[in-house]
Order: sequence, then structure tokens, then C-alpha cells
Amino acid sequence: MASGQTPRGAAPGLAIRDVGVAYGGRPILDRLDLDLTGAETTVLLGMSGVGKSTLLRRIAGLLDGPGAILAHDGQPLAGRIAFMAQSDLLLPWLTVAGNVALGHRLRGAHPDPGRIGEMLATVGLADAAAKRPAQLSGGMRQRAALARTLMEDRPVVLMDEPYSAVDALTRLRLQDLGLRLLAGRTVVMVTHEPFEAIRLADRIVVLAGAPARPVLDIRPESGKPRAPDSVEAQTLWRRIVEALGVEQAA
Ligand SMILES: Nc1ncnc2c1ncn2[C@@H]1O[C@H](COP(=O)(O)OP(=O)(O)OP(=O)(O)O)[C@@H](O)[C@H]1O
Repeated sequence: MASGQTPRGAAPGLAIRDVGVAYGGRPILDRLDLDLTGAETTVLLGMSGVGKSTLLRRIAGLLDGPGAILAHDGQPLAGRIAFMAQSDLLLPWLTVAGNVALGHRLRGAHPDPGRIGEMLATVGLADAAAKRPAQLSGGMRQRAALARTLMEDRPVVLMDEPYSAVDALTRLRLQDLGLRLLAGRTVVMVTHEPFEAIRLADRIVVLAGAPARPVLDIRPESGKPRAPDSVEAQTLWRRIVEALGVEQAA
């Protein structure tokens, strides 16, 4: 098993306590409380602009505001969170291997070349180590970004639409890869796509309103990944769409 598949340290649950974020005086989040179970994948859904990325960035410590993000185990969260942003943010002047090792380099650490190779092989990019991001397809770039996230080997992984910029089949393959590689970690993932949430989530939270609040919080019963054509998936889809406030075709 590649080392990236085993998170360093147990994956803690997260306590989001009384959290607020405002931009220019406009509250996007206000006194939000939410508990996320450790080693589970929670998928956040909501209409564009509701505040999903804002919540993710607040959990990551990238935004200030009232309230606190705490770990259920009582230990500090610093150094235990990896963040995969909406765009892949690969640095064009670095090779794929260089991008995967970026976190280590930024901390002045020397990443083990064997581990970089192992991580690239795990995501199917062993032959692309020396290439630049511009030479990769969209799916390869997403896999490189996933490898970089996993190279950090953090027990908590925050992902903002990680599989959005690729075609449908590549998306399914990336989802399966993510499912395998992220098992055992506490994952919070943002998506626009209800069926992606249904396929991958242990728990689905739909945010709506201003400031944003959970308006639906459900746990699918069957195991992952879930096919979109099951009765359960169809029922979940209806509930999600209703919660999103989208008009359904009769
Ligand atoms: N840095 C910022 N400064 C001012 N307003 C911002 C900033 N970032 C986000 N916003 C606004 O805050 C609201 C929430 O943005 P956010 O990106 O969290 O939404 P989202 O639900 O992730 O949207 P999407 O699904 O389109 O990515 C939006 O109205 C957005 O325009």
C-alpha cells in the first residue's frame, strides 16, 4: 500500500462552533454550528454563492472571523489539514514531481523521492513526473493536484470541487481514485453536483440562505460508491434538489 493511503494519525472529527464570516459587512456565515464525524466524507452542496467555499476556507484557517474550528480529539488542528482548492493551482514552471513535492519544499523539507514516485504511480502519473502542467490533460492535472494533496498525508482533507474540470468518465475514475485514497480520512468536499454527493458521501449537508445554514443533513444508508439509478439514489436526489430550492420538472 502506498504510504499516501494511510493517514498519519487518527482522523479527528471537527467541531465548527459559532462560526461567522462576512465580506464587506455582508455575513455569509453567522453563528454556524456543525459537527463533522472523524474518518467520514461530508459533502457540502448548495446554490452557487451560498458560501460553501467560504466555509471550507474558514475550516482551513484561510479566513478570519468569529467562532472556532476545533478537533474532537482536543488536539490542535494545525498541521493536520490538507486543502485542495477549486482550481488545481499547479505551478506552471515546476514539473509534475516538483508540484507534488511543493508543500514539503515550501516548508524547507526534503521530500523523499521514493515517496513522490510512489504517489505519482498511485494516481497513474508515473510517466509524467518530468512533464510541466501545460503538457497534461485536465484529468491528469486533477490527478497531479490529488497527488499533491495526498503527499501532505494529513488526516483531514478539504476539497473544493476537486473533480469538476473533467469529462464525465474521467470524473467517475477520479472519484473512485479519491474514494480509495482518502479512505480513513476526515474529508469535507464541496460539489455542485448532487449525484457526485450521492455517489461519494457518508453524509450530505445542503446549505441555503443568507447567512448560510444547513437545510438538509442526511446519511445515505448503502455503502459507497452508490450507483445513480438505485431507488435510494433517486430519493436522495429529490430531497437534495428540493432543499436546494430548485424547481423540479413535473
Ligand atoms: N473575497 C471575497 N470578497 C468579497 N466577497 C466574496 C469573497 N469571496 C466570496 N465572496 C462572496 O461571498 C459569497 C459566497 O462565496 P463562496 O465562494 O463561498 O460561495 P460558493 O457557495 O462556494 O459558490 P460557488 O458554488 O459558485 O463556488 C458570494 O456571494 C461571493 O461573491
